[in-house]
Amino acid sequence: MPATIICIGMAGSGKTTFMQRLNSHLHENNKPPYVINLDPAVYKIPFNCNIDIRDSINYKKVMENYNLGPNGAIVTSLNLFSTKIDKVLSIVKNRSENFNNCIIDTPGQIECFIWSASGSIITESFATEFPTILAYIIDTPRCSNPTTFMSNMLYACSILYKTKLPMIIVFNKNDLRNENFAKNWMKDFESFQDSLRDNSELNDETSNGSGYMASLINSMSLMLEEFYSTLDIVGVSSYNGNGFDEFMEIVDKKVDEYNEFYQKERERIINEKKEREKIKKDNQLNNLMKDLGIKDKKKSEDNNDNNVEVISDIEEEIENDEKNGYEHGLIDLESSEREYTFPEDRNGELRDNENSNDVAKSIRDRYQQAFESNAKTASSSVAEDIAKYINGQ
Ligand SMILES: Nc1nc2c(ncn2[C@@H]2O[C@H](COP(=O)(O)OP(=O)(O)OP(=O)(O)O)[C@@H](O)[C@H]2O)c(=O)[nH]1
Repeated sequence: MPATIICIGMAGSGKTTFMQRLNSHLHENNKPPYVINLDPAVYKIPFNCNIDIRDSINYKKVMENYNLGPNGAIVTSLNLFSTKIDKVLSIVKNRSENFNNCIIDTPGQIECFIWSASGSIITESFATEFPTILAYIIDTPRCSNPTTFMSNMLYACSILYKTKLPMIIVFNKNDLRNENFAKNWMKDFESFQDSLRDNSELNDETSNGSGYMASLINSMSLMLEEFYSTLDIVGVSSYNGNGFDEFMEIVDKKVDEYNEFYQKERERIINEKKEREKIKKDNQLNNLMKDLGIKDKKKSEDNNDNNVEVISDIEEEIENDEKNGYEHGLIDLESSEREYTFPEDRNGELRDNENSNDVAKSIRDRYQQAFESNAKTASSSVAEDIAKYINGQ
């Protein structure tokens, strides 16, 4: 299956330029990708698209018709587009034999895509069909400020845990500033703390944060250590094409990771969700049946099989008996009298011949025993008479 690469990043980080360079890099290597643009507000894109959100949604009309501002219109355009995601996926699937990678550009306002329902639907849909990787694009020169770096990392962290998809951190624009300083900060938090201490903006007397900001960022750097370990980092320049071979190598590695770990984890989460929904539905159905006064047939059958009576069952029986106009205690007495005391029915007839002969024989035996034991002590003719009578003589 072709790998899908979704490019995300803060406004102006260079997503569109990165897409353009990646597209031409893959073409150069005779592996032309399938290209999708999901930014409805972009005026012009510098690469050819296979699917473009602007073909089906007119961003300006959305603003006018729904009386929305620029960001609201982006979210609404994505919402409208996500209603047709099944068609988009079937088109991509039909073409999937012709390409190794599907690359997707997203709107500049990262929150419009990542934190919107439609963004989740689109990402989830691709992730269920194809191995999907997030490329988080960072503007390297701007990141040399520890505060901006930390904001970017926190954003990347929250996206990773929200989407549960493999992520590559792409330090873009490394023709302007090499990414090694950021790599060091991520490997060794002490070097980050040193940079924090040296940062005059955060620590001088006139700083608005008066040291609070620095200590907050300091604690966050410790917290994010574990998160850094799950990431792959690469420095690129969309301007001169530097680092794109390494980027594609990391993509291959991440696809393996996706197939080995993320896909299983995703399936587990989806199955758990389905199971929870099933239990919820069953409970709702049971409650509905109770409300309608219909006894759960399966439950009562199970109870009969196991012979387990629970208080609710007894209460239910009493309730039913009372409804039929009987007193619970009376019915019990009657049934025990019929079952165990006499072999005859109420009208005096024996139930069947075999049973009646057995019972009569056992009564005779008991009288015989009683007679013999009494005869030893009492030799009266009355006892003898009784014995004769019993023996039918
Ligand atoms: N020097 C240099 N400039 C770059 C690089 N990548 C992008 N730029 C510049 O950064 C600016 C923003 O790039 P875009 O590709 O429009 O960024 P974007 O993230 O798509 O922007 P939005 O989608 O509008 O948020 C442009 O002026 C680009 O020329 C790079 O690798 N090196």
